[in-house]
Amino acid sequence: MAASIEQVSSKTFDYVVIGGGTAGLVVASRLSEDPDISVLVLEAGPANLQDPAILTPASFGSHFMKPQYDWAFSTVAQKNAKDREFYWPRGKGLGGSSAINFFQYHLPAKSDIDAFEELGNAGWNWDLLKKYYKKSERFIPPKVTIEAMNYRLEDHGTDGPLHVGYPVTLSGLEGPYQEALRSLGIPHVEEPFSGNTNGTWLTPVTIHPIERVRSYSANMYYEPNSPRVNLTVLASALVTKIIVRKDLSGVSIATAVEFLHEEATCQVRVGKEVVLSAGAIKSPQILELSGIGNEDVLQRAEIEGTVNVPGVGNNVQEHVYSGASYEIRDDRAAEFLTFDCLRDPDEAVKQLELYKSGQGVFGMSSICMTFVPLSSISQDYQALQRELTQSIESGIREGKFSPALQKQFSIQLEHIKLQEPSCEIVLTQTFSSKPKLPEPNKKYITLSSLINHPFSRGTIHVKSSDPKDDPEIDPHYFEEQYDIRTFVELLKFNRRLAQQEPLKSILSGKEVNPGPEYETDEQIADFLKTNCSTTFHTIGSCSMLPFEDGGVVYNTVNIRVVDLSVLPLHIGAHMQATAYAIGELGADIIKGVV
Ligand SMILES: Cc1cc2nc3c(=O)[nH]c(=O)nc-3n(C[C@H](O)[C@H](O)[C@H](O)COP(=O)(O)OP(=O)(O)OC[C@H]3O[C@@H](n4cnc5c(N)ncnc54)[C@H](O)[C@@H]3O)c2cc1C
Repeated sequence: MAASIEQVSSKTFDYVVIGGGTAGLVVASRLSEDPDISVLVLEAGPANLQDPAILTPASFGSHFMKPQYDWAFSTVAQKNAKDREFYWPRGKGLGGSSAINFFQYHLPAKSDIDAFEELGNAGWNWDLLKKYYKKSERFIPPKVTIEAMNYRLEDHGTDGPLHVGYPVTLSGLEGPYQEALRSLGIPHVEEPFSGNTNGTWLTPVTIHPIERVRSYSANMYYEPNSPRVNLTVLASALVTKIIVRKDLSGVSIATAVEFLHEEATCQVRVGKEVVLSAGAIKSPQILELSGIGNEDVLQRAEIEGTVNVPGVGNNVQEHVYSGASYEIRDDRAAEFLTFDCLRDPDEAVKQLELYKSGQGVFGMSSICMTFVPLSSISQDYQALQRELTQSIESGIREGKFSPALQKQFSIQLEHIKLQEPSCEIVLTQTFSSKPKLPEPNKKYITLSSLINHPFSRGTIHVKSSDPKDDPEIDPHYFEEQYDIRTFVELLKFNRRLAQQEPLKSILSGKEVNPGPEYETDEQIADFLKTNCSTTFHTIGSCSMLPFEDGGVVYNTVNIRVVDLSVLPLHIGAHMQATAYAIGELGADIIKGVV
């Protein structure tokens, strides 16, 4: 039930979940299945339930910079990316980032998940996670399929809470895109949910295929369970710290959670456990505000340290992307649906009307995905990988990389050797790139390049002891040269793709961004550094690792982190399916089922 402050303040709950986002609402709904257990969710943002701005598909980016939906974080200046401070939108309010994400839903490669176990997390492998991916998913097969839209039902969950399906409208560009890729040697993937993602496929999305609205943690996990009297949700409650005391034997125990509600400082008492699900940016900050973290970081922020866990806020990994936009020929434009018409407000209103009967561009999504190893897209891959190995070896000699990081790099290098996919291409049926702008009444495609397994590692730490201050986010973009070199190769491949039939005959030949003036590798790298953006996929800031390797869930008895911050090594996928699976698995671990 949605609660008032009087029903929460100074009361005791068995489980206090911090953050009503993607994973947080999964945990809360699963724990509250037991009517004898009381669960409280504290969410900093508003409830935003039944909000058309969230429910309507094709709302990509429309929530950005609006404080009721978006934290609108900013990184520190990135010295290897033109000193830019990157804008990082992240979801705020019930549903968290699942309320504002771009709907794509799929699983990573098996090797990505098995790496968690290789890093010292016994049992955290593909077989285990796959069960939880399926537990959260309710896949609804499409009524009409096109050739490329294939799936094996046994690889999908069919009775989980989260509705997943293919969009009701296609753009007409899906087939030509895949054919062009095939002619460049990129295979079609039979079933990407099986652990093999190497190639191209059409991804399902989290849009309810029958009700045609966004399917996300707030309407699929929370709302159906909101009548439960043992599930309490308080919105607009900014958690400021977990109150921890040491018992006689020196063990730290969370006893209460402090939060701000309408500027008043309040507390709730913890009966059993605190579940920290504030996302990869805020979870480390909340630990540090609570005195749990690296002693030096805490001292700098003048926070009294209670639990020394040096790994908090380290090992941050993030995907980056950049788009190349191409104009569709005027005489072919009528054959394809693109989102470009939504730039005209009158046309957007018409399209919304059309969508009521399941037609028009609001029924489309960006579903053309491709995951490939560098070796599939670049002839220079061996030289680049040699340089990478040398760079890591010299970093080790210079003491730049801890033994823990060396373990991660050795897995990443092994994956490269095995040609596991680490580069991603997404076709978006609209103009979606920087810095040049589209022309009115034109249609475009954008081929985005995404780097999925970066070697650079960043940090997220408190700036001060003020919980209203955003943390200091430093992703260390492109600190390892290989990351930018791979990015350049991807963009060059996308240029070749745009020149490949049958795409070539659909396009006018005009590349708007980057444009022909960016020709050499150096110029392309310059373009990417100036124009790339976050792909919104942060992980690692509360890594699940052995303590000596920088793991964070140590030295307290009843605090768990359950969100994407726990992933110790990045995965080649968009993240929401994994956030749901982590929520499901986290709940079963707490229940003692796993
Ligand atoms: C714009 C955007 C587009 C994306 N597109 C896709 C996509 O198409 N496909 C895909 O798979 N993934 C996508 N993602 C990524 C994916 O949605 C997220 O990685 C995932 O949802 C994160 O889940 P989480 O539970 O870790 O965190 P979140 O869902 O972000 O939840 C964290 C919650 O904690 C709350 N919180 C934070 N601090 C506090 C505090 N102090 N007190 C109380 N509450 C607090 C937040 O408000 C939020 O509700 C996108 C993300 C964004 C932002």
